Amino acid sequence: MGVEVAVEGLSKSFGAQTIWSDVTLTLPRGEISVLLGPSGTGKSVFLKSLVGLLKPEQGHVVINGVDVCSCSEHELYEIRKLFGVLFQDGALFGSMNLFDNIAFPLREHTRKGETEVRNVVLEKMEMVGLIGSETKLPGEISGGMKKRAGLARALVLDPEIILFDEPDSGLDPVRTAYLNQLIVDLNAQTDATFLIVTHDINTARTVPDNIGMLFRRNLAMFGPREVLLTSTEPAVEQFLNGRRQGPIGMSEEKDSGQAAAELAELGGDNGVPQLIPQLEISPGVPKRAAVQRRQDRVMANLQSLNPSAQREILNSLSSRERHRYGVADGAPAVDNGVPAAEVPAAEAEQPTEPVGPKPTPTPRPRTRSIPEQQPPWSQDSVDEQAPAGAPRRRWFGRKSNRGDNQ
Ligand SMILES: Nc1ncnc2c1ncn2[C@@H]1O[C@H](COP(=O)(O)OP(=O)(O)OP(=O)(O)O)[C@@H](O)[C@H]1O
Repeated sequence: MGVEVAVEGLSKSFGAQTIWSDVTLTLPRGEISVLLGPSGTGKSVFLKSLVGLLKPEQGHVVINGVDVCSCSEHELYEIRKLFGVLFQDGALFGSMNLFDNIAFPLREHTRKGETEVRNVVLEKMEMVGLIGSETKLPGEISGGMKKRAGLARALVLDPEIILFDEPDSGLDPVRTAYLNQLIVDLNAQTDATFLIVTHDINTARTVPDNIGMLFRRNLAMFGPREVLLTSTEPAVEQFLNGRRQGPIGMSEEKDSGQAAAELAELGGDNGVPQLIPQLEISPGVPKRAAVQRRQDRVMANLQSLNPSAQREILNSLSSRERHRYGVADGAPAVDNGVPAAEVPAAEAEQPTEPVGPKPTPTPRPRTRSIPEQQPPWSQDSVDEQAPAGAPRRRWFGRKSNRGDNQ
């Protein structure tokens, strides 16, 4: 069972160089989140800050009630046990075979005997499809196999949070597709909280439940995948389209005049690509428990999202789901052929958490509480389950309100 990671007002600098400031977001437990951003925007620094390898100057990273930024060494040691990390190159020891590489954390950090170590290692090797390669050395295997070996090693201590630093770097598109499927399947099997740093647009479009983007030393956005994937924010659009025109330059941000001129050249056709469905789990893999939790959360906070995201979310609901959330028939929806009225009560899925008490009204274009042009991060969304007087929890990150966002 994964745990939530709550990041609040986090700022990190190296000397005079501000990497990012005032980053606020929540990685919901058991969900898959992706962090995007141009090179050098501090994605790896962010991952290292979550595990306490780097110390931000301001802010908090709260996991199981412990603030990683200010806790004692002992508490940090305990918190780190919750993490599994897949480094870019797998970070395997070149002189050890795969079995010993994967067994390493068990031998270092547990008192398990060799029989138990063997059982755990083989179980994880099977999960990532490496059975039969136990005696191979890292130098004898492909990049994709190295990633999978690194992933097996990240899994051996049954982490509740798994961080992936560019899992797709150096892989061809087919291997990347296999790895992405493996990530989704592993999430279903472990229900751990996943955070993936990637530059791969296809990964960002198909794998996560939530997406965030670092830009200009801030968290530009963080929220359900539908929010970023329908965003018309120039930097987000440019990044997700992988094109030159826009505010992101070769090695630094362009000035606003140049970016505007380039966007004008596109003639207004900024081409927000169609939102494609998220990857399904492989046949035989247990359902992802996070899917229902996420849907409950997103539906409870629907009105805080931008209209395009709301439309996409409502469109993706099956008849049964519309019935579950009390979405009016007039709202757009994809019909799965089962009219809501015919769904027997006993068949309807039980919520994993209580669903918000108020039914979600059908959004009507241009009469919603959020004006079309108002970005979603300007709305502090509230956890529906929070009792009155409890601290407000920001499920969706927001852009810093400070300065000129440079
Ligand atoms: N330990 C450090 N000391 C000083 N500067 C650092 C340190 N670690 C990272 N940086 C700087 O922080 C900035 C962000 O680096 P980081 O590797 O996090 O970027 P990134 O977004 O992950 O980039 P990429 O996508 O290219 O991997 C860079 O300018 C880097 O030089």
